[in-house]
Amino acid sequence: MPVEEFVAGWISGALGLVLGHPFDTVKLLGFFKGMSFPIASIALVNSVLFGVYSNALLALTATSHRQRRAQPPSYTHVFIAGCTGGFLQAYCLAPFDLIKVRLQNQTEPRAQPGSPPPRYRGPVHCAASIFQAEGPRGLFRGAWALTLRDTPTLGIYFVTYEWLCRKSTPDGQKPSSATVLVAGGFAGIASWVTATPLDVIKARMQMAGLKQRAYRGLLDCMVSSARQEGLGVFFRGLTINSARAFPVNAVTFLSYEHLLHSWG
Ligand SMILES: CN(C)C(=N)NCCC[C@H](N)C(=O)O
Repeated sequence: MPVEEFVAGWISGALGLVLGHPFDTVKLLGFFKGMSFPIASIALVNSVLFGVYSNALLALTATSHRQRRAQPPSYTHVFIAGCTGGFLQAYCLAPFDLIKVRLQNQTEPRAQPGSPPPRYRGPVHCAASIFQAEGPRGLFRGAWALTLRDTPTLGIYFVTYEWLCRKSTPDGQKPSSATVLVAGGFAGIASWVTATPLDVIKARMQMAGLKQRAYRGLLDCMVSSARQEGLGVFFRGLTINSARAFPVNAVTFLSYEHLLHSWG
């Protein structure tokens, strides 16, 4: 199994997250001041996504990434490979994402001096507390919603990227850096626009363990959220997700393509 796509995915994920860091810091109320937790999680997950995607395409079309410009895979194959990458990345992402959501939802950073200390002191303390209170399965709370979010939307991600690259590049040629940047940016936006409704539900299910709020399942969470707050609830965070998605994914794809190209 070729591993260079995993390595390129790791490096490009790390570069993307450096750009996304200011957005994440705003979203996370300053809890991700350090870079070690995001690098360990997002870059690793990006490595799984791009590595699995490329190897799934190799299995489906018998073409390596070097041959794919001359023999482009069908969009159906791109979609299936993207969904496979999305499915597997969701499982790797689940514990990290749970920790992120739990830290993000702590209200303590806004608290006044003299108020009680935050429930979680940081990512490691958060993971250990969830493990103690809810057992190992607790770390995978919301994993199903994450899988449902990431499987089709990562298919859409790679199809959008390929489609935009092919539309703006003569047949058989390598897309220019500008094309890769724009296609990568719009691929990120397309994936986040479609992912946002399930992103909202996933976060609610992940918080359920903490807030003692029991949902009977994904559907129950969707229905009761929509009943109580209206359909607009499914689009919370859409603007910041999209604003973050463009630069992060433009740089992710550009560095990924450049690394693979420079390694031959
Ligand atoms: C859940 N969705 C929509 C995605 N994972 N989309 C792919 C973008 C990945 C990139 N690291 C980012 O954080 O934007």
